Amino acid sequence: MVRLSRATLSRVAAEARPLAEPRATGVVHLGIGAFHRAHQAVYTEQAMAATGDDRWGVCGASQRSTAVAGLLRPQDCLYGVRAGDDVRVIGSVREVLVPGDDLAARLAAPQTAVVTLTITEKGYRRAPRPDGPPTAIGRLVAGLRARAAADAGPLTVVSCDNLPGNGATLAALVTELCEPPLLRWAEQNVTFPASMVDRIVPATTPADLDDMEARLGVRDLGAVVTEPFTQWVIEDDFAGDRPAWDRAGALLVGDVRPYERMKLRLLNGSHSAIAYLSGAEHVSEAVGDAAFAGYLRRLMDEDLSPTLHGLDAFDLAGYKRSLLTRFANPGLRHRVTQIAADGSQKLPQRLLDPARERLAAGHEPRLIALAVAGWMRYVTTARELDDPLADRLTGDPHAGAAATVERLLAIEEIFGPDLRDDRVFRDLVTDGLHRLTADGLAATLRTLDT
Ligand SMILES: NC(=O)c1ccc[n+]([C@@H]2O[C@H](COP(=O)([O-])OP(=O)(O)OC[C@H]3O[C@@H](n4cnc5c(N)ncnc54)[C@H](O)[C@@H]3O)[C@@H](O)[C@H]2O)c1
Ligand SMILES: O=P(O)(O)OC[C@@H](O)[C@@H](O)[C@H](O)[C@H](O)CO
Repeated sequence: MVRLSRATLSRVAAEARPLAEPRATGVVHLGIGAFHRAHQAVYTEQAMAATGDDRWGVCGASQRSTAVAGLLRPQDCLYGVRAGDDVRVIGSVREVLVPGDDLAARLAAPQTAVVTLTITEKGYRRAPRPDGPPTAIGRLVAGLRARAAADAGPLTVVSCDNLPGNGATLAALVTELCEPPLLRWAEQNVTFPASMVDRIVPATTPADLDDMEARLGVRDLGAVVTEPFTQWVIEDDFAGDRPAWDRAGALLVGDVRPYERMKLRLLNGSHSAIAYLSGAEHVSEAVGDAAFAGYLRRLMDEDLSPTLHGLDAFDLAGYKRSLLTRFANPGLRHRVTQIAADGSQKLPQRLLDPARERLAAGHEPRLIALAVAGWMRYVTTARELDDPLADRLTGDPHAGAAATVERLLAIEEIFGPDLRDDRVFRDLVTDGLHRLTADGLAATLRTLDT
């Protein structure tokens, strides 16, 4: 097996070569999973290619395991990204740190100007205890402390996770951990712009690796497979220098919120509905079912779109159609179990906030309520639940719908103090769960037409 590396790069088809050769690592990335490799790292590479500015290589850091370092280090951090038939070897990642490495030194280096993060929704749950195990945010704060001590200049920290107000959320968690002098320094030197990120990047499978080997001619254990679509909208609030991501197609705007709401609710909300209701193994199979695709259309049109504002000039109908086309992409083997994980961290922004807004406006969000009922059925019947609140979610799968809904709606961390006591919402979810359990999905979807 010949591995991808700088030494074997000449064997790779010319058009698949890296676009730029960074000389420095001006970006530090926390959480170097599949998404970063197919999204921000590609923007950074293309920004360097567009400007010839080679300062912007990425130093990626893993918080918890050495797995990604184990894949990428033997390949000189090169890896391929396949989007449809387009295959490109990405060279913007220069090094990968593992948990014991000195991340603080990288964050304190004067050449570092930007930090990006993809640490999943649960990475933002709450500020870590100062005496607890190191977390991504704890390590970020340790880096800020080292940077302040070194007087190494301004830093921009860009969250790229699927959370509303991700910049402000991160800033609040960081602030909780800063002592007063550090806080004063951070207020003058660090910004946390919000960003909306979009590109569907399923976890890489062994079949993807074989396919990539056939395309590249060398074995690439860091490969990622994604879709042609990519989008990055960033609040234009940088503390200092940055890669020319705008030259690579990123949109720098004053207010990310309209984009972020639209994406989190329409795309991610639909994704979660697919994960908990469809029973399919992959997203493309779920939307291949006409009745289920019809449900998704109505979910977006009737319950989610009315909660979106500030998109007047935007072709929302076209966006929704494009989502269904993207979901249907047969080349993306996007497993619904990947989306279903950590539902307690995802439901609030994807489905519960819009439900709340519809209820407040006097409407019955029964399409959202059905997806929430699907989640309740999922968490009570799943053999293994991948969720930080798993202990509180699992319960008697044979308890009746009303008891299950009552028990789960009482989890304030998910449903807030309000939804449990909202009679309309509770009745809608209970009815949905009862129908799903008694009649199954197909019959339940038919009743929505009446
Ligand atoms: N994959 C996508 O399609 C996609 C698209 C848009 C946004 N995102 C965002 O990127 C995130 C990561 O997606 P991915 O596909 O790279 O997943 P992945 O499983 O490949 O990587 C997850 C990364 O998060 C880190 N992580 C996990 N739990 C953590 C925790 N509690 N604290 C700190 N770090 C933690 C892991 O170490 C790993 O580096 C998603 O959760 C989402 O917020 C993903
Ligand atoms: O990545 P997560 O776990 O936040 O959510 C799963 C999917 O909904 C998500 O990854 C989408 O594929 C992505 O947000 C598309 O841009």
